[in-house]
Amino acid sequence: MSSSETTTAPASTTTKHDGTVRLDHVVHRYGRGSANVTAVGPVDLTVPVGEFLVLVGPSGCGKSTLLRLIAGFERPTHGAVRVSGAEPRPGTAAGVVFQTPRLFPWRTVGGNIDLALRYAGVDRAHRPERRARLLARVGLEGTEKRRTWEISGGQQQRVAIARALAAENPLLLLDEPFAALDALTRERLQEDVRRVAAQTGRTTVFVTHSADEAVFLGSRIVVLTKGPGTVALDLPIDLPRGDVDAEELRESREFAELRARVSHEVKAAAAHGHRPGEPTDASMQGIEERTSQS
Ligand SMILES: Nc1ncnc2c1ncn2[C@@H]1O[C@H](COP(=O)(O)OP(=O)(O)OP(=O)(O)O)[C@@H](O)[C@H]1O
Repeated sequence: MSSSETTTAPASTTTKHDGTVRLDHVVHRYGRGSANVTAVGPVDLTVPVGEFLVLVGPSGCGKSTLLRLIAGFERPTHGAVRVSGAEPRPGTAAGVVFQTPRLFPWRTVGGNIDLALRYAGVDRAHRPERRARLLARVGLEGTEKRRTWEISGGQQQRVAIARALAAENPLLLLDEPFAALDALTRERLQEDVRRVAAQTGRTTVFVTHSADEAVFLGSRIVVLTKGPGTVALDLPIDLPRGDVDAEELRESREFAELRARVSHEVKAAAAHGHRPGEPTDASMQGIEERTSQS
């Protein structure tokens, strides 16, 4: 893995780096000739400042590809991707968190954060204070000297989140960061990410397979059709944000209804390649039964 994928660096000084994302008629293909795969598109999407957008959709619909395009790791085959009004450059466009933490095992927890701070241009004298603040933000106070292999998988993923926050980049991209974790750890980290996003006001794009996770985290959910993914549903989530009782929120009727709706839409997208403009009201039928299954 290249260092550009593991750390973030200072924002561009030539554009106002506000973290907005804009995709104009984006199509992406991998390979050539008979091996050619259209992974995603066409997709048009704008993510304004401070929004928490969750991308959900069937396996292989192109969620990770969209994230990679926004991060600047790939360039679209057709169309344009803009982050803060400019073509995204890997390492500078966004802080990125992957499914696995991808920490440097020869460095301590603090050493991993320090490296990101160094890439972010933070001078050595200010790093200890910034490092302590970042670790506190993800609930890992006092772990600086621990080895990465001495802490749990959930704690490692917390370090990865702290590292992605190090550059204070206004855009954060997370690609199924909790998929490999047990249910309890996953819920705790969801609460951390929700809180951090609300506190920092960062624009966030988060990829998941889980309707439950999408509704808990998102201020907006986009469901993609089966591959090549296009937008099947673009749904604002009007649940309270900021300082909320997570358990109460998860147990609320509004939460259950939204979760059932998103779950149904993902299943419909997987089965039929649901297209924009198709009626979605049918998705509300049978909500009660599906809620318990999602
Ligand atoms: N580097 C690559 N080379 C060739 N094909 C690729 C590459 N990466 C992804 N693909 C293909 O592009 C399509 C979209 O893949 P992508 O990983 O973006 O989907 P996804 O929605 O994130 O999938 P999942 O939910 O299973 O992680 C798939 O058909 C996949 O096989």
